[in-house]
Amino acid sequence: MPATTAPGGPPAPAVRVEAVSKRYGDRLAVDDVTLEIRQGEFFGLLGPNGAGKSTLVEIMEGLRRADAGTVALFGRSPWPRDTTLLPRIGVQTQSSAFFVRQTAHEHLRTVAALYGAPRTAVDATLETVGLTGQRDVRVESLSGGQRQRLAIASALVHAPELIFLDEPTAALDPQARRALWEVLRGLKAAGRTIVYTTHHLDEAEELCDRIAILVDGRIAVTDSPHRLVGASRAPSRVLLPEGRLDEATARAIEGVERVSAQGGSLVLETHAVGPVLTAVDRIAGLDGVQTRTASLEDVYLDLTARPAEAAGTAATTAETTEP
Ligand SMILES: Nc1ncnc2c1ncn2[C@@H]1O[C@H](COP(=O)(O)OP(=O)(O)OP(=O)(O)O)[C@@H](O)[C@H]1O
Repeated sequence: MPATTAPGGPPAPAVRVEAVSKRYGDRLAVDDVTLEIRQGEFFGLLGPNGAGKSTLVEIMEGLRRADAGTVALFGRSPWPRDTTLLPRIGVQTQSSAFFVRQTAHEHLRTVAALYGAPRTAVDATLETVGLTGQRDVRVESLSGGQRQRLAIASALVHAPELIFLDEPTAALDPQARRALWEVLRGLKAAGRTIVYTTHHLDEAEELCDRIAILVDGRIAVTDSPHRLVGASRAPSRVLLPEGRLDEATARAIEGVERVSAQGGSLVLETHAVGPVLTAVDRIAGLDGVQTRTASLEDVYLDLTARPAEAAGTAATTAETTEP
């Protein structure tokens, strides 16, 4: 389906959220959130348990009503339910509903029929998520990870333009997780927009063009993983094989900020990798020494551990408009 374009203007954003808030009793789950997701963008939503990710995503999907603010998908409000939007959106939630007495194939055929998707899409989508071998197994007999893959298939079977995936890899084994990454990369290459909630920082770093980190219902920062890591204040780590250097000597090296023993390595944290490596080379040699630069996980932990300070960081890692 062609991208939606406002007459004479640029394409409408796939998602536009403006000043959205949602309260449950005393709890302000989403607090004045504004964000925009471009068509074709792979957008990650990260944040600690209870930060408001699912609530925000459900509001975007039109499954939950915001107390305040507006949402538009391709320029149209998903609430109240807009039936012209439904075929354009695919949704996998943390509590996807299944027809449990049906087989995987029957379930997906039912979902496909609801959207008017061709039957040929059913086998192709089962293949895509690696469930061809479970085609004739009843949903109630599938494992947790297989059900999760069926939930993902149910979000993809009608080839939607905008796909919402809420922790899709939570129950997947490492192979299935990597296989899903490949599927998602293919969807991105085909121009689909993906809104992706995850607690796996590595996959956010691998897959997402941009991420938003939500803390206590507010967006602490929005940027590309690359820029966030680049702007990070987190130290790099120099890892030495155990026994190579004693902790006191390591601590005395200029530029070393912290020393700890972890998983068979002596870990030196520093913001001055070059000088520290030179000193290590002089004292103990560099054989078997590894360096790890800051990762998205470091950035995330930094932001979510000190939300008040994080708000200050957000101003310096300004929201970007390029991928
Ligand atoms: N239906 C509800 N009724 C009352 N409170 C709710 C409801 N749903 C969520 N909450 C509360 O709102 C806050 C945000 O919840 P939400 O599920 O959106 O967070 P989340 O970031 O998706 O968390 P997680 O990573 O654990 O899935 C939490 O404090 C939660 O307890």
